[in-house]
Amino acid sequence: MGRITTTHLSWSVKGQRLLDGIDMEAHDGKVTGLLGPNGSGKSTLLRLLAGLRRPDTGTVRYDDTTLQGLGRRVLARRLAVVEQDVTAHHHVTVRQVVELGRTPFRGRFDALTEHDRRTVDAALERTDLTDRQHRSWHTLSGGEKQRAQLARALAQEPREILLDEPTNHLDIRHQLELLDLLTSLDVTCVVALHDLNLAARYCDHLVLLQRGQVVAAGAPDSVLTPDLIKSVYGVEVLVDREPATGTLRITYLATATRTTAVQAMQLDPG
Ligand SMILES: Nc1ncnc2c1ncn2[C@@H]1O[C@H](COP(=O)(O)OP(=O)(O)OP(=O)(O)O)[C@@H](O)[C@H]1O
Repeated sequence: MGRITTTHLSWSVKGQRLLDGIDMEAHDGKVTGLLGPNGSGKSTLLRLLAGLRRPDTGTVRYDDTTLQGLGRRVLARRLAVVEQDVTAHHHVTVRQVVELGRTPFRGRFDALTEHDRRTVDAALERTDLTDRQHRSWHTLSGGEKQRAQLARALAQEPREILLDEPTNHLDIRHQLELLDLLTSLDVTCVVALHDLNLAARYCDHLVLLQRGQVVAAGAPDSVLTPDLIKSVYGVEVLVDREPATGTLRITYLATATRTTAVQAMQLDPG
């Protein structure tokens, strides 16, 4: 596992600055949640962390080495990326998709080794897909595809995993299982999430984005405050702790615009 840090990372397209001076750190072996409203820059930041986009300014480091210093081949062996809604060729099986996780370790025409096969078996097992491994990709549900993409990432035995909204197609059991799995791995994870309660429960560290900038970063209870949530998402919330587990709990009360309208009506009932 490794630490990922960015310094003053910026990225623009057509003169519009989509990421602006991002300084963040994803700690060794921990789960870092990227939060922020639609369009705040979470996916763009993940792409820069993965080296899929080149920043205008700033650097991404894995441990103490910059992305450029690591080089593509080394990065492909240590970093797994789980993007949103990835498509695969219709006629491949689930197992073949998961086997792609072994590609960085194999020569082009090499057969899978025993270790490759065992790693793929374990990844299928951990994502609850063993019984679907011979199915065609196109017959899977959205949630099964999402789990298969995670299985491909696990088959890579990565040191770091970047995940873009990995729970958006999953039913509640599989959401919890996926996040339980991420927290149990000895891997540094950076995960974009929309669900603030899941972020509070599973992330060690949060980075909150707004319009391409980091507006808060730290432990969940320092980031998920009513004031910050209201200012970034425009939603009034109650934040307390769930009595049985002590986990931070966010209850949504109303959008800020609706609250203002209700308050105005109370002030001026006529
Ligand atoms: N290649 C591009 N060209 C133009 N605009 C882009 C490009 N990529 C991203 N954007 C814009 O940058 C902003 C940030 O997008 P991004 O996908 O990173 O946000 P996000 O926080 O992941 O959003 P969501 O929660 O909706 O997935 C959006 O306004 C998006 O339209």
